[in-house]
Amino acid sequence: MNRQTTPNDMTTAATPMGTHHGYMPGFGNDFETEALDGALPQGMNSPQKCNYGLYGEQLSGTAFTAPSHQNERTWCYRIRPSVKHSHRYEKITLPYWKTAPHIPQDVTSLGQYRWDPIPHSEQKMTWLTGMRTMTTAGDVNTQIGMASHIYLVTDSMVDSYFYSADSEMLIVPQEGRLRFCTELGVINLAPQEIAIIPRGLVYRVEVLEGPARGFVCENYGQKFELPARGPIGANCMANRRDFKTPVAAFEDRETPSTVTIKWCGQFHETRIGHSPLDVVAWHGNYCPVKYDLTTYCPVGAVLFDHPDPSIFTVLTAPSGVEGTANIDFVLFRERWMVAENTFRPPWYHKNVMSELMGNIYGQYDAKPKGFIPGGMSLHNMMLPHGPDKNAFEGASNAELTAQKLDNTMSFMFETRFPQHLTEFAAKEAPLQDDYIDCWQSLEKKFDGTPGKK
Ligand SMILES: O=C(O)Cc1cc(O)ccc1O
Ligand SMILES: [Fe+2]
Repeated sequence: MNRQTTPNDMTTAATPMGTHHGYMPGFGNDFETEALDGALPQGMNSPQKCNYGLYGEQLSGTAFTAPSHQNERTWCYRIRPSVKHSHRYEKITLPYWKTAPHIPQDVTSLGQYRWDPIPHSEQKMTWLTGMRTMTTAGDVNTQIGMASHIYLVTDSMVDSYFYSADSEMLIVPQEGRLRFCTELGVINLAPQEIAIIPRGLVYRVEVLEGPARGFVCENYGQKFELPARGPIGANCMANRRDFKTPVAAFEDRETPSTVTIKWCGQFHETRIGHSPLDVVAWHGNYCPVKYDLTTYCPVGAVLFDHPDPSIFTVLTAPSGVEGTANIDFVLFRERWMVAENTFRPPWYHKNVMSELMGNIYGQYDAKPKGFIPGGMSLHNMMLPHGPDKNAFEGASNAELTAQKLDNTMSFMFETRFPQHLTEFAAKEAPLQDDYIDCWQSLEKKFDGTPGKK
């Protein structure tokens, strides 16, 4: 039997999960959703027999005993329990997807680096084969750190599913449109949006418009959460209601398929006789989510000076050391610059945290040239960086009227752990050999006299 059901009973030949889907607003809510009336038990989690002959199964995203404000789990009511797959796990290789600790010999990670966008090739690539790790940090075995990747995807996964036991995945599309068909529902994702797929959640990625390219932050550590706003109060920055979690959608398909698992940096495959996306109803707070970056409300300096970039934090993943993130996801988007008597672009600096940046579209104020959409840069632990010569001269001499920074969206994955380049990042990706030259022509202006130069 191949029944295809979506929340509103719309079906389509294009994809078993249909094209019409809904989302529920909120971040970290306790959601409940059912694709068939009455599929969700009320008032309890484990009835002796579930309606429709469904199996109850819990997905725990935090320790059972995690403090209640951090405790995340979801109850799934599914056609078959996840454990019903037909084969042992068999190790496979995905040579371009690397996991920390991964410090290749003869690759140096010391230097300011910048890459042009990684071009699409003739090769057909899926979400799994098209993942290209650029940097890794920390250690997956102790559940700290992260990896940054570029994905290049041309083809949908067909009868093929994936989950990562290692990480939650923060996905930042730059080109093309993807559909994430997950156990808990369907997320359509386009540039200017991001999605988070939690650790352990099974999904398949389809290409809606290709080729698709984007950035991924693979978080081995504690989950991303919204940063505390402190004196900013209850509003602005990322607001909870702008996050969207899909409603339940399931497939009842009996087709030979594979499930690939990422586990401690290894990839394993098992065979399964049906679609594992068979959750008819669920409730809980451990779930995938998407967010429209254009709803991010930036707060900044309204009189003078340039605040630390943490002012633009969208999401933060704690490391256990207070105020010192495993990962901050920071967004530099359109905004007004109004600071008086101020050098307005980012200042020159060295940082104990390691900064990996990507350009989603437009021009970044510290680097008017060379850091282009789809491109990346890495300013690793304590390596000096800042505005290039053009940005410095422009901003030092600009008339300081209110100025709209338009057509700009870049982001930063900032981690407390040093980031190590992969061989791919160092040798295959289009690294700009002349990047550091952008600072070489900053000349000495000092001549011992106090006047402003
Ligand atoms: O290096 C960068 O471009 C990112 C950055 C931006 C900013 O406004 C302040 C500090 C900082 O590291
Ligand atoms: Fe920086």
